[in-house]
Amino acid sequence: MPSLQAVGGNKALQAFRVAGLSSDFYYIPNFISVEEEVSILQKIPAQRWTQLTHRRLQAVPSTLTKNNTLLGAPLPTYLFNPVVQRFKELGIFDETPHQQPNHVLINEYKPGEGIMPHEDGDAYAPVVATVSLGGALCLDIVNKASSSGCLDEEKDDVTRFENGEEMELKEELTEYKIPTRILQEPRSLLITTGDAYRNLMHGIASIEVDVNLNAKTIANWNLVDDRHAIEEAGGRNVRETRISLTYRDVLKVSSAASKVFGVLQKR
Ligand SMILES: O=C(O)CCC(=O)C(=O)O
Ligand SMILES: [Fe+2]
Repeated sequence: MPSLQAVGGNKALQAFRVAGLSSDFYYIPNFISVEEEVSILQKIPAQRWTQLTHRRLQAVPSTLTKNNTLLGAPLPTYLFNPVVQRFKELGIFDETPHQQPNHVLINEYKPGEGIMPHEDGDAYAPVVATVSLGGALCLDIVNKASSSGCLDEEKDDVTRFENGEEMELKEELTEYKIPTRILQEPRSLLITTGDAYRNLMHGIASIEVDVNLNAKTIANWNLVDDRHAIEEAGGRNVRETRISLTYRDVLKVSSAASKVFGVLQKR
């Protein structure tokens, strides 16, 4: 049983654990409201994007230095309220060095864009909290050894005999083999921590439609708010532009004050 220590001791989170995976993912649908989503989207500065090959990116308050140090500065209010306040209520960053995020990477993916499978590395405490805005998409979860985000064959229907009768196991007992996928809906929060942070990689396929979305292929299916709409759409999610806010706690922080102090010490 994975411990909740890494994301604080708050039992409320237990209900949102992606139970079909042994790794530490938590998925909270509707973590923010539609109004909050609109408000955040309006406040992301239009002139600060860096265009990459398959997405565009902003690092807030700034990119890390070459030796993974953050020049500490407060997060802008639109990224702090209400999101970081809610993290505090849930104790998400209680066990990280600064007890709250000090860095946010904002990624934007248009339909057909994505990010190669990767790990987030040791510049950060092993807790990433991702708020999704705009469209939904699948996060591919792959083993470090595996270089592709493709899905394995699904596990056969799990059945067992009870009182002499064959019974289908309940949804929450379904186990998902890695690689698998986590569906990230707009306004949701995904927490990646513990083993999921350290031992797995994540990526987003550069496709325009996520297909074959159902209880067997999506590890957080029973937590997905809009699963009935997806079923009605034949298990398809047509991508729209999605923006993700990935909140992290950078381990090494230098302050302007400590820089001045460093200079003074050298004299
Ligand atoms: O957009 C996402 O959900 C993932 C982004 C990501 O993996 C990263 O910025 O390191
Ligand atoms: Fe990442």
